Amino acid sequence: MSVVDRRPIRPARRPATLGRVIEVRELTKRYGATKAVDGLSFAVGPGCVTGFLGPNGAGKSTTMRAVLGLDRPTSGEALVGGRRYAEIPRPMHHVGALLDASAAHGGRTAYDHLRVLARSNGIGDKRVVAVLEEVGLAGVARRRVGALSLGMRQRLGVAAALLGDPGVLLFDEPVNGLDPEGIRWIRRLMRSLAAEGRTVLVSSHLMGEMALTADRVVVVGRGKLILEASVRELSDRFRRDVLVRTPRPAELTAALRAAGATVREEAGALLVRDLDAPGIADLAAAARLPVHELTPRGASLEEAYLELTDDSVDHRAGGTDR
Ligand SMILES: Nc1ncnc2c1ncn2[C@@H]1O[C@H](COP(=O)(O)OP(=O)(O)OP(=O)(O)O)[C@@H](O)[C@H]1O
Repeated sequence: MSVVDRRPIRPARRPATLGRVIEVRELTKRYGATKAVDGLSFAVGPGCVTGFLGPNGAGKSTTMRAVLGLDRPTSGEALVGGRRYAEIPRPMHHVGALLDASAAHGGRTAYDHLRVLARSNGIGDKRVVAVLEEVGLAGVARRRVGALSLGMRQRLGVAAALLGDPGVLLFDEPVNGLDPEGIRWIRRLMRSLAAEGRTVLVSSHLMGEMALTADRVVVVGRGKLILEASVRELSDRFRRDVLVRTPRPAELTAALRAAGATVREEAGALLVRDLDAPGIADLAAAARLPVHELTPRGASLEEAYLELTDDSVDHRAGGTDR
């Protein structure tokens, strides 16, 4: 028996996580004749890693720069916790970002670089020491930024992003230039930041990288949204066909076709589309036809991504590295 809940409906309370949501609304950014971002809308929530995927030139960096108030939208808006970046007091406490690792002043030491950033946001030196420790740079804190390897500079960029202990983190192609150990480190870091309930948006042009790191993906091409989905949904959506093995292929083929399925024979198996595995099993059972194998086959995530973005690859931008 179902019990009707007659308690009065309370007005929805503002969820505590709202301050951590990134919202991009109808964002358009033009550079002269180029529309880098074209009416893009999506939202990114806390507690998971969201991959921001698209071929080179798709508008990912421009979107992230708009979220960070570094690029002024031509129209639309990009908000964090309902506010534009410029409206957030002491923004490093709310939003941290790793954009271009080469942006740090080469003549300063790693420690001084972070201290200057920290002071601008009222953050003390203790925190500088703590983040240097956290990213594994404590041993080179007194080295000039210019003398650091690319991987170390990337870690320094992450340290800067973490300085204010922000709830929202944006990483633009963070694995670029990292060695395998560095890549594993940054993947683990992003996952643990998300597990702490933070909002993590990370851009990449590699689906394979995102499959290992992200829970959700926002896929863009030519400045427009192509798809917003969980990684799971993405692989489900690209389920291709069902592989069926039977000792009586001709009869099963006829029965499947009569039920509206598309059937192709390949290497002694039937490849069936337009009917799912339970449907095929039921149909074979009803026709008393034995089935020895029934395997739903999906496209790999990489294939799914390439299919999704195929029309969006900007060959002029050299975005053909696949
Ligand atoms: N400052 C700028 N001036 C002129 N054009 C720009 C500028 N910034 C970006 N663009 C153009 O806007 C488009 C989107 O670039 P953006 O860097 O945002 O893409 P992306 O998805 O981050 O690609 P990538 O992975 O190559 O960085 C590209 O065609 C790029 O050439």
